[in-house]
Order: sequence, then structure tokens, then C-alpha cells
Amino acid sequence: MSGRTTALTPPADARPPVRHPEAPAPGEVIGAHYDNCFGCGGGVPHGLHLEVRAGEGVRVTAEFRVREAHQGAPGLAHGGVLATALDETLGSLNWLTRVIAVTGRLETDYVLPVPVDTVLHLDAEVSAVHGRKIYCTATGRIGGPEGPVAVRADAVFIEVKLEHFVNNGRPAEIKAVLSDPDQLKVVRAFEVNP
Ligand SMILES: CCCCCCCC(=O)SCCNC(=O)CCNC(=O)[C@H](O)C(C)(C)COP(=O)(O)OP(=O)(O)OC[C@H]1O[C@@H](n2cnc3c(N)ncnc32)[C@H](O)[C@@H]1OP(=O)(O)O
Repeated sequence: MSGRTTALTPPADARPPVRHPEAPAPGEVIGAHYDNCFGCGGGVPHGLHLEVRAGEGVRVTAEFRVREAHQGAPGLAHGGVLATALDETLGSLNWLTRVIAVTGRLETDYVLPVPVDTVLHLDAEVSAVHGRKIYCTATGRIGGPEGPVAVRADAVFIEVKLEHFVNNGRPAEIKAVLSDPDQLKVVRAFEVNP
């Protein structure tokens, strides 16, 4: 047995998440972390162009309009695209904790079909932290922020060092990011994490 657990339920000795003192204020838009990100980047024509806002505590909200390029069945959003929207919203919680973390496990429930042109109202929060593991949940509602839940997810994100990206990303993109002052500003926001 490896002993590694990928359970989505926090262990009994997990602690509550802590909002970083320099987290964006509630209501503030959290800009794209990378222009070429399929979830939030403005440079990806068929991307999700998710707009995320900081919420209270360790919580974010986001909106995603389903477009024709996001179809699975005729006129309906592809399930993988909806999982991406949930994943990206959950990833944005990094800005509230100022901890860099990547998706380790993401479990998605598809509750209602989501037609093209629908705006998905997303909401994500961290529920607990245990060592490098960040337990979080997200929902996507249709018809408004208080509308019925169409998709939901439970996830474990794992804290990583910046080297995770520098050592594993394709060198061309890493070099481009490291020579772009705007991108370096994004990176530095995480370097000051105590
Ligand atoms: C800048 C942010 C952008 C955000 C964009 C949106 C989010 C994303 O899509 S991120 C991209 C998708 N994710 C990835 O590419 C991650 C790929 N996976 C990896 O790189 C590695 O498996 C990684 C870093 C997650 C874990 O590897 P490693 O650092 O060696 O972890 P390891 O030491 O084995 O485990 C650390 C802890 O995490 C737990 N863990 C590891 N993997 C998982 C997993 N898949 N599920 C649940 N728990 C896990 C382990 O059980 C261990 O827990 P404990 O401390 O209690 O023993």
C-alpha cells in the first residue's frame, strides 16, 4: 500500500483556511493569472474568459457564458468544459490564500444540462487545509447567482513551489513569462507569502 490518500473529506485535524491580509478586497475582480490560460486568459479565442471576483473569507465568485465553441451535445455545454470552469474558479482561491496550489483531485457532479448562451454563476470556497492539501468546493448555478445548481465539485488542491511551473512548463512559455514584467508581478505576489 502506498499510504497516500486522495480522499476529498478533510481529516479530523485539518484547520480552517486563512485569508491572506493582502488578498483582494471582496468584490474586486481578480484578473487573469496568465493571458494564455484556457480558463481565464484573454488571449485564447475559444477559452472560457472567466471573470472571477474575490468574496468574503476564502471565497470567490465567477461568471462564465457558455459559447458555441464549448458544446458537447448539440446546444449544450461539454461536461469537460464545465469541469474546467469549476477547476479555474477553484484555482482562483489561490489569490485569497496567496498559496500556489494545483488541482490534485477534482470530483464533479453534473446536475442539470447547461445550454449554450447560459451564464454559469460560479462560487468556490476553501473548506479546510491540512499540510499542503487544500480542500475546496464549488458550485455553478444557472438563471442567476441564486438559481438552481447545475454543476458542483469537490476538490483537493496541493500546494506547490514556483519551481513546479518553472521546471515542468515548456521552456518557450516559461522564458516568455519570466521576461514579461506584468507576468513577473503576478509571480511576485506569491513570493511575499509568509
Ligand atoms: C497558478 C494556478 C493555476 C490554476 C489553474 C486551475 C487549476 C489547474 O488546472 S492546475 C493543473 C492541473 N493539475 C496538475 O497539473 C497537477 C499535476 N500533479 C502534480 O504535479 C503532482 O501530482 C502534485 C504536485 C499535485 C503532487 O505531487 P507531490 O508534490 O509529489 O505530492 P506528494 O508529496 O505525493 O503529496 C503531498 C500530499 O498531497 C496529497 N496528494 C497528492 N496528490 C493528490 C491527489 N491527486 N489527490 C489528493 N491528494 C493528493 C498526498 O496524499 C500528500 O498528502 P499528505 O501530506 O497527507 O501525505
